[in-house]
Amino acid sequence: MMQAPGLRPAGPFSEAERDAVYRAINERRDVRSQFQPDPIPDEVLMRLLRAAHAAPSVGFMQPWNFLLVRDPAVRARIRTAFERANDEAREMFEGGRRDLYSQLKLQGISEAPVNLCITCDRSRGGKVVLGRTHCHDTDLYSTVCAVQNLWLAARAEGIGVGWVSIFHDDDLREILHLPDHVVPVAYLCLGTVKELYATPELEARGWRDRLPLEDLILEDRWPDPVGAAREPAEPQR
Ligand SMILES: Cc1cc2c(cc1C)N(C[C@H](O)[C@H](O)[C@H](O)COP(=O)(O)O)c1[nH]c(=O)[nH]c(=O)c1N2
Repeated sequence: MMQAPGLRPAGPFSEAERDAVYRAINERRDVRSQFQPDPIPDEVLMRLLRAAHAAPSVGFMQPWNFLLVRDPAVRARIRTAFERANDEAREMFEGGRRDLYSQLKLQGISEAPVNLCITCDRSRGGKVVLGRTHCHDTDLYSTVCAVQNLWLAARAEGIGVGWVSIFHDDDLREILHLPDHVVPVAYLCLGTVKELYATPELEARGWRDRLPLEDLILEDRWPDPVGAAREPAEPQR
């Protein structure tokens, strides 16, 4: 059969290709402390950024920028901003949770050879963007898709990625000189890794377990709380 112009065949991948995709998904980990000091070769970094840039985006808005943070002085300020927020975060937990929190390493800002802030420019594409007309935050969701693409590609490249979000938004904005219309969506630490946790580190360290998938699958509508009978809808007056 003739292929329509612009289309290409879209059958399933070969078994080996499929396995590789699921392997990247299942073995991807958030990395805080296993970074090797060696630099990431430019061509590898470019492949990761291309993977991010291939992400879906609302109205094809492509609202992301990739801000590479190389200046040690800027990194030092980012690290200080993390410490400030992390001291506050620790106090939000109580008792044994606070003790466990204190033992967790939650960033690799100084050790990772590459720091990358993926931002969302909320003005890109103009005032009215296809698909964003009623759900304004879809530009942010799009940017998160770019982050996830990069994270998966990084696993395939043997590069670890750690997402650090324990910051005051204003601190990041000030340090990175972000204008008001640009949101710092993800601050990422990247570097070569030789080992990764087999399960999420937070699970391995007893912070939280993975939920059973079966408990998360719903049908048709959100279930009523146990024992609560649904009131018949009041007629509108
Ligand atoms: C939006 C967002 C923000 C953060 C994270 C993730 C995401 C998606 N994660 C990583 C998070 O803890 C991790 O993904 C989960 O624990 C699951 O582990 P794996 O990613 O499967 O290794 C994360 N980890 C960390 O040590 N410090 C942090 O500030 C954050 N922030």
